Amino acid sequence: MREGIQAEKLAFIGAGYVGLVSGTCFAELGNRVVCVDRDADKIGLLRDSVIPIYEPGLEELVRCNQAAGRLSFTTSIGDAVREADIVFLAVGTPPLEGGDVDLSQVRDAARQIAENIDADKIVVIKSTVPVGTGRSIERLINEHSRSGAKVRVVSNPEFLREGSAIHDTFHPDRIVIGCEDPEAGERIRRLHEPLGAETLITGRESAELIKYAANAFLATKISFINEMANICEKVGADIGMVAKGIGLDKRIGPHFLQAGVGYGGSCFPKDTRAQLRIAEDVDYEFRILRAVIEVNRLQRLRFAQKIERAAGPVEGKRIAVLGLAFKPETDDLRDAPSLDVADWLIRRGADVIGYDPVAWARAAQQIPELAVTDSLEAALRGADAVVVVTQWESIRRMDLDWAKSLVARPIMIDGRNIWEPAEMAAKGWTYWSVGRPE
Ligand SMILES: NC(=O)c1ccc[n+]([C@@H]2O[C@H](COP(=O)([O-])OP(=O)(O)OC[C@H]3O[C@@H](n4cnc5c(N)ncnc54)[C@H](O)[C@@H]3O)[C@@H](O)[C@H]2O)c1
Ligand SMILES: O=c1ccn([C@@H]2O[C@H](COP(=O)(O)OP(=O)(O)O[C@H]3O[C@H](CO)[C@@H](O)[C@H](O)[C@H]3O)[C@@H](O)[C@H]2O)c(=O)[nH]1
Repeated sequence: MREGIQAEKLAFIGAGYVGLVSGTCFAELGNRVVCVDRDADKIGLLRDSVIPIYEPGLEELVRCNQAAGRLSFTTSIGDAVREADIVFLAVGTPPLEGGDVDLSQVRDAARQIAENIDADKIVVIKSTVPVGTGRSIERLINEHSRSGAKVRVVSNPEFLREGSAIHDTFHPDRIVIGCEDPEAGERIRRLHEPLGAETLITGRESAELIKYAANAFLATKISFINEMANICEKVGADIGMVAKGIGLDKRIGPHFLQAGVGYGGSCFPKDTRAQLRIAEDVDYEFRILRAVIEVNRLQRLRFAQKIERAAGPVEGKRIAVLGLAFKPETDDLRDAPSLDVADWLIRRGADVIGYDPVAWARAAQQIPELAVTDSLEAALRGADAVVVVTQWESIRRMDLDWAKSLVARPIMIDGRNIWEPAEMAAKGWTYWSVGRPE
């Protein structure tokens, strides 16, 4: 716990990847935090300090703050809202068919706040929501407030990454606070002060758009480098060198230039599509972003097709897909490239076995035809080709001679460019990667 700060009473509605991590970190900073979720199973686990998601370091932090009496869990939004002075909304905003944002969780939570507030409060929207949501949620709560108490709604978008969520929360690049009411904005700024991060205070609409703009820009970097990688394959260049060469230019920077199977996850795919809709709603055609999304779709397909170029027709062959979560250090499978790749292989008649140290069981629920394992050895044994989709540490550190002794044919198609082609050739592997000479 950090000393010398003004503690606040906080409620986090939605104890998922964002609400649970942020709530726990704010407890660690000395605040009194109650996390609410409508999922009673989740709350039951959390009360016993069992973490329903995989996020490194979270269990210890939850346990320690529960023991200190700063962090508690409930299914009762009423109790939580009445106890807190500041209520954070961290519920899901999943995509609807067509790309629009499903705001039903946000609206439900807002209605429940309206029914339960007994005094004026600040409501902070941490969920990623389309421009104008802060304004409309403030109106909704105030119009339906049963007691007549009022809320001021502040936008405070979240930028944490799964897998490094605690580090990102304690060391953010910036805090964005969008408010119409300076006093409410100042209170939220003070709450974040112990983090020592650069803080941008702006209008609510700008804050809401900053979140989408950040994700759209990062997705653009990935699709850009993937297109460069595709060109590299045709001209005999190496995308690793090209990325390094451009990344040394400070105006470009070295980050987010890792070519591969394309981006996945719960955020980039949905937020880029939502941003397209936000533009369409104001009659603006966001051409670059449309291309970014299309390039990402094709990158997955291109990678799947590469498997057949490397290994021949996959029908009847045993293919090991290594790494199923959308990125390492998470159990999250939302829009994971592995699912598309596995599905493509299965539809072409391959016998696919997926390996993931954490997400294996969840993957089996999503694709029942997919055999899964958390044993690298079981996945590799007898494989006609090995396909790397997610660069878990266990895969990166795999002994290539040991792996070669297990497979039926030493063919590797690496969607994350983990190894050097020369090293792989020397070890007797037929090695295909992304954006490097084949
Ligand atoms: N996952 C990330 O890395 C990340 C990062 C930044 C921003 N975001 C945004 O944060 C938001 C939350 O994302 P997430 O990944 O944590 O979602 P999630 O699905 O993991 O968690 C949402 C939780 O809210 C609960 N919930 C929904 N309605 C409720 C209600 N009325 N009362 C109580 N609980 C309710 C659900 O049961 C669920 O546990 C989304 O808008 C997302 O775009 C996510
Ligand atoms: O150079 C890169 C970097 C990432 N990726 C892929 O991009 C996706 C997203 O990765 P990452 O950004 O690390 O994970 P997320 O947890 O989805 O975090 C993103 O989405 C969150 C939700 O909005 C934001 O809060 C974060 O700032 C933003 O980085 C993954 O599939 C990665 O494999 C690449 O292909 N190449």
